[in-house]
Parts: sequence; C-alpha cells; structure tokens
Amino acid sequence: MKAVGRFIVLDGPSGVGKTTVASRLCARLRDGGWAVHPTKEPSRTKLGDLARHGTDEYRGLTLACMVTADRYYHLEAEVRPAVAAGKVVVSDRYLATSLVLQRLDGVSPEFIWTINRYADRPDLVIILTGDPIRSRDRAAVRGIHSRFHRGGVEAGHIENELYGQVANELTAAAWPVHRHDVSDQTPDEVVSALWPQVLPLLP
Ligand SMILES: Nc1ncnc2c1ncn2[C@@H]1O[C@H](COP(=O)(O)OP(=O)(O)O)[C@@H](O)[C@H]1O
Ligand SMILES: Cc1cn([C@H]2C[C@H](O)[C@@H](COP(=O)(O)OP(=O)(O)O)O2)c(=O)[nH]c1=O
Repeated sequence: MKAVGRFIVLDGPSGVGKTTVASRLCARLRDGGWAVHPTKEPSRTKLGDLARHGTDEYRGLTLACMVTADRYYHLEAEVRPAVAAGKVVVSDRYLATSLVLQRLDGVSPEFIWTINRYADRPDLVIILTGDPIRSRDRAAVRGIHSRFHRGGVEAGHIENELYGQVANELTAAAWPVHRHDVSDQTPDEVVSALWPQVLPLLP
C-alpha cells in the first residue's frame, strides 16, 4: 500500500507560541507512533535564510516573491517527499504569514494569492492568536530579527487582528482552518486543545 502522510501548518503572530507548540505537537505525535517531519518557513536553506534575515533590505513585492519562491522550494524539496513517505509534516508558518506580513508591506492580497496559486493546500491550518501584549513581550525576550516585529503593541494588535481575518479568508477559499486563541494556556494545554482537530486526520 502506498504510504501517504499529512501536512499540518501552524501560523500566527510572532511570540504567540507557534515554535513551542509545534515542537510539543511533534513530540506528542512521535509518542503516538507517527513518523514526524518538523519544518518551518522560511525554510532552512540559503534562500530561506536570506528571506528570514533580509527583511530590512528586501521589501514589498521583492520579499513577497522571495518567500513564495522559498515556499515552492520547501514544498518540492522537503514537504512533498516527506508526505509521500508517510510522515506527518508540521510546518511552523506557511501561506497565512504571507497573507498577513506581505499585506502589511503594501502587497495586495490578489497578488499574494496569485503567486501562491500552486502552493499545496494543507490538511490542517492551525492559526494561533493571543494577547498581543503577551506575544510581543515573549518575542522580545526570545529575540527579534525581523522588521515586521519591531513595532510595539499597536503593531501586535494589527497583526493579531489580521491573522483572524486571514483565517476567514482561507476558510472562504476552502482551506481547512482551525483558529485557536491561546489565552493563558501553557504550550501543553494548547496542544491538548488542538489534539481533537489533529487526531482524526492522522494516517
Ligand atoms: N503558552 C505559553 N506560555 C508561556 N510561554 C510561552 C508559551 N508559548 C511560548 N512561550 C514562550 O514564548 C517565547 C516565544 O515562543 P515561540 O514558540 O518562539 O513563538 P513564535 O514561534 O510564535 O514566535 C518562547 O520563549 C517560549 O518559550
Ligand atoms: C513565511 C514568511 C516569512 N516572512 C519573513 C518575515 C518574518 O518575520 C520572517 C520569519 O519569521 P520569524 O521572525 O522567524 O518568526 P518568529 O518571530 O515567529 O520566530 O520571515 C515573510 O515575510 N513572509 C512569509 O510568508
């Protein structure tokens, strides 16, 4: 029988807890016996690093095209082969990030959708939202390297709101979206709250 895995993405504002929750979710999947492939966007490649660390130099349309080129490479080189090998791929950031950050950078949603037209639709898109003050504080403690995340709490509010809007936009485009407000939950509590969405999808 051909092995087919799953593609799950976690998205949301900086500091909301994506990386932490993704890592705990992967641990829970591994404990349950599933083969897991944790990954992230921008990808861990030269192109991905250029985008991640280049947000001061590259802006607007240029950055939109760079992160999308990285997304296609990530899909081709990493996500699709892992899914084909029966793994559960968990990506920290994906298209929702572009729909939020590139829009904040002045790029139209139409253009972002158009260039992402061939990006695979995941089996589940988890959008985490939370208190912007808390997220900003956590991101600051961890360390910020992106132009988008240097704005204060007001910018955090806008980013959080936009993720909510983008969750609706993706749902309208028939993407399977689950939005979760992390509130004051611990990372393990967040994973437990998400588990009922994840479990029925698993191979
Ligand atoms: N639910 C949580 N409660 C308390 N601290 C958290 C929680 N989630 C994440 N953190 C902490 O906040 C910081 C940012 O979390 P991280 O997972 O890197 O966020 P993101 O990937 O969304 O930017 C990290 O230091 C992490 O340990
Ligand atoms: C995936 C993605 C990243 N980026 C850029 C800007 C982000 O700040 C940066 C990656 O985010 P990063 O700062 O690594 O995220 P976090 O704060 O959650 O750890 O890459 C985009 O502009 N668009 C995208 O679609």
